[in-house]
Amino acid sequence: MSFFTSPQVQVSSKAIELLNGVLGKENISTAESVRDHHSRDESSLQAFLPDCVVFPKDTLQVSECMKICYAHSLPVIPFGTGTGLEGGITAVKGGVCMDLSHMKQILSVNQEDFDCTVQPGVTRMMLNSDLRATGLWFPVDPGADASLCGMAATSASGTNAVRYGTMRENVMNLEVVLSNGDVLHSAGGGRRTRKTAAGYNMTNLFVGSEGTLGVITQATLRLYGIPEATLSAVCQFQSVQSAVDATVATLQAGIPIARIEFLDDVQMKACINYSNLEGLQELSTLFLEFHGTDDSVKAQADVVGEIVQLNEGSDFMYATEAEDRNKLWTARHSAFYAASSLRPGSRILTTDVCVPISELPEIITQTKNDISKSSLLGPIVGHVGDGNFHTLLLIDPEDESERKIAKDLANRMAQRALAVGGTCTGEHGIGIGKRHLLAEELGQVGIQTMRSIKEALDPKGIMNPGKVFL
Ligand SMILES: Cc1cc2c(cc1C)N(C[C@H](O)[C@H](O)[C@H](O)COP(=O)(O)OP(=O)(O)OC[C@H]1O[C@@H](n3cnc4c(N)ncnc43)[C@H](O)[C@@H]1O)c1[nH]c(=O)[nH]c(=O)c1N2
Ligand SMILES: O=C(O)C(=O)Cc1ccccc1
Ligand SMILES: [Mn+2]
Repeated sequence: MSFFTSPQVQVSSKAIELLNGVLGKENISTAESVRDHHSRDESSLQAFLPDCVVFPKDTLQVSECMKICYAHSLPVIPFGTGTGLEGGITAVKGGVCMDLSHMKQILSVNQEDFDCTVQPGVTRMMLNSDLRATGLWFPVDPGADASLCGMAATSASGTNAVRYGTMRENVMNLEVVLSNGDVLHSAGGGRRTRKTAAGYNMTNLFVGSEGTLGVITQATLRLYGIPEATLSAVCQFQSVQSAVDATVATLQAGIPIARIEFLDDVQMKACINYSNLEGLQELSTLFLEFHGTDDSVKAQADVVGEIVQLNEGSDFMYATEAEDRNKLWTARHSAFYAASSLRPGSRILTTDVCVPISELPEIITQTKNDISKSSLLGPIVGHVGDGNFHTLLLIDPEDESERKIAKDLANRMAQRALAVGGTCTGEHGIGIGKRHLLAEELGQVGIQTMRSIKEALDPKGIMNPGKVFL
């Protein structure tokens, strides 16, 4: 893929020397290969090179680096694991990419209180493997093995959000280094309560801030007990509408379902081939999971099984063994790569709308029809329990007309979602590609209020410039 060099080289040799003094020469790089690696995330959005990449080892070093960048008005782009899908880490104005992967300590796990505190280099899989012996787990699961602080920064979710919530519900406190180097504890130092009424919700101000308000250097997170029993199942439908109707009926019946994921026929074709899913057909499909006791998971599955029958779905195919469950959910987490493989070498455009649950059957059906009428391949996959779904539009990189068709399709999806009380992004964030939609979604007063917050916390505009705001 091509990259642009930064519009102007902003980091002077004087600033590099000062950063060297804080970090040591081995923890700062201007090598093109390192800058290149930090210029793009997993999307196909345009890549821009930062001028240098720094690897701080603790909060003090982050703070000292920020003081230098603040004094020299240098752009700073926080970097977690680079798995974002909206171009959040690309250095549109050059500057300093701050890679936090060297800060990878799990600072505390409070088993009795079901919480933990992690540094920004800790990924969700690192945390969960460390927690295994405790019987606890952290449920928020974007398909990629993202950093937990990056997940806080994008307000990530995944397949378990319908039962356990998104990052918004699961972050209790954040340590944030502000643009001038000050260190903020969003809920106060050391606080880790399940609720608080102490002033503004500063924690959630930083959840979804995409590196534009400060560098998250610690996150205190809620944990859950690993369920006593887990039951996974798959069922298939003749139409998109019936699969999504069954989902809505399940939620309206109040079943505490842990996962309910939709894949359309095109996405199923991709997953069957990519992940060797035997015994499944290229049809609209739900992947389901129930958490509870042996009795309760069976009782939940019985009720949902009846709902599926009423909507003309197939019998459940159960994945009872841990190995089969892993295969199923690994296939789901690989849906992005499976979809991308349908047309090797293509450019991709992903969408992420989210609507009130009752609006979901109609909007997914309209989306499917819209894609079918176009010349493009566009599998659909969704966290339907949250009213959230994605399409991945596959575009010939050489064909400008295909790019326009994809952009128009994505725009119509967003407009349909906004018209029924939905949002242009349920979990991937705004980044660089959805800034115009954010302006439309929030309206003038909304954007102006956000801008006031940005100016108060980042008066020099050095935190991840060119993101979120137009
Ligand atoms: C295959 C696959 C599947 C999925 C996804 C990706 C891929 C490749 N994602 C998207 C992605 O995993 C998600 O956005 C993560 O939260 C990104 O975390 P990173 O650590 O990689 O952030 P990354 O380094 O990509 O940065 C993303 C943004 O956060 C900022 N940031 C990162 N770390 C920060 C810090 N410590 N402080 C301040 N700002 C910081 C960056 O500046 C940038 O704006 C996803 N997402 C999702 O919500 N649900 C899903 O189902 C999936 N599924
Ligand atoms: O798998 C998911 O849920 C994702 O968020 C990644 C993604 C994005 C767009 C299409 C397919 C998968
Ligand atoms: Mn998703």
